[in-house]
Amino acid sequence: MTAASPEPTVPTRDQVLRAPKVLLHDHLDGGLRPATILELAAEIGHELPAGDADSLARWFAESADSGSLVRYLETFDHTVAVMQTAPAIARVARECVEDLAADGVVYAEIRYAPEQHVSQGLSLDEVVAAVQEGFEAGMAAAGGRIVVRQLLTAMRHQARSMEIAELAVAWRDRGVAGFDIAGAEAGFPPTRHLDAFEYLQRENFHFTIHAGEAFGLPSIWQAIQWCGADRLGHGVRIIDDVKVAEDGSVELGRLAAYVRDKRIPLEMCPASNVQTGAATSIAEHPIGLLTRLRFRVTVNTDNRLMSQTSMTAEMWSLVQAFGYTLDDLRWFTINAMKSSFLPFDERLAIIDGVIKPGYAALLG
Ligand SMILES: O=c1[nH]cnc2c1ncn2[C@@H]1O[C@H](CO)[C@@H](O)[C@H]1O
Ligand SMILES: [Zn+2]
Repeated sequence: MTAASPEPTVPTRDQVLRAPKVLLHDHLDGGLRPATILELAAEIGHELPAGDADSLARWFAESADSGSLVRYLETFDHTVAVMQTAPAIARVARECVEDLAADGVVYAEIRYAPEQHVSQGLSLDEVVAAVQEGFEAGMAAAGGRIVVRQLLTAMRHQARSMEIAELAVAWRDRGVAGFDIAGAEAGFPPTRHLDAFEYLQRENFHFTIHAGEAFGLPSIWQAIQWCGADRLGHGVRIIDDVKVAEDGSVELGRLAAYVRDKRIPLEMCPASNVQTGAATSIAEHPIGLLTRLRFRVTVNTDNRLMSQTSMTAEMWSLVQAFGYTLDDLRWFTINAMKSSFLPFDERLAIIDGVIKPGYAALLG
C-alpha cells in the first residue's frame, strides 16, 4: 500500500450505521413499528394475525416472503387499516422520521397512497396534512439531522391518478416533492395513467413510477418513453436488456443504453426484490452488475416492516455480498441525493454540507 493509493476501506456495520444515507423509495404504510400497529389496532378493534410485537413482526416478514408481489401486497391490508384517522397517520409519520434518523438517514422521500386512507371519512387533503404534521414533528425532534418529503402514490389498479396528481401539485410547496404509481404491476401498465403523467409534465412536476419489478422491459419502456418518468421504482428488470457474453463482455440493448445514457435513477430495493421473487438472492441481485456498469443506482428499503430492513441493513448486506467500500456507499448516497426531487440548490447543500463531510469523517 502506498500513500498515493490507500487501501479501500471496507466498512464495519457500525460505520454503515453512522454514514449519512439517503432514501428515495420507502412506503409509509410499509414501515410501521409492530408495537404501534398493535396499539392502533386495539383502539379501533381491528383484528390482527398476531397478538404481540415479535410475532406480528414475524408474521409480516413471513407473509411478505412469498415470491409473489401480489401476495406481498396483501399484508398492507393491516397497516392501511390502522392508518385511517389523522392522529394515527400523524403518529406513524412521526415515528417513521424518528426511525430513519436513528438509522443515519439524512434525507428521505416517503411515499403512500392517500386514496387508501379515506375509508373512515378523512378527505384526501386531510390525509396529506396529517402526514405532513407527523413529518414536521419528527424532523423537529431530530433537531435538523434529517429532511423528509412526501411522494403521493396513486394505486395503479384504481382510477384516481389524475386526482392524486392534482393533490400532489396542490401541496408542492408544503412538503410534497413528487408523485408515483404503485400496486400490482402485471395487467396495469403505466400508460393506464397517461393523463396524470401528462398533466404533471405540464406542471413541471416530478414523478417516479414503480416499473420493472414484477413485470419486465415493456413496463420500463412505457414508464420512460410514454409517461416520462424521472426515476424508476425498482427498475430491476432492466437487466433483461443487458447481455453478458461468456468472455465477460457486456452488451446493452437500446432501452438499457438509454436508461444509462440519460442517467435515469434506479430506486433499487434488494431485500424486497428477494421477497417478491424479482431477484433470487442479494448476491445474485442485478444491483451488482448495474453498479459495475455505472447505471445511476440508488439503494432503498421499500418496506422496512415487511422486509425487516433498514438503510443500514440494506447497505450492510451489499457490503457483505459485493465487498463494497465506504467510497461505494458514498457513491450510492450521492447518486440518490442528486436524483432526489428537492430543488437543485437544496440537493447540493446536503451533498456538500452533510454527505461529503460525513463520509470524510468516517474515512478519517
Ligand atoms: O414494491 C412494491 N411494488 C408495488 N407496490 C408496492 C410495493 N410496496 C408497496 N406497494 C404498494 O404501495 C402502496 C402505497 O404505499 C402500498 O399500500 C402497497 O400496496
Ligand atoms: Zn415500492
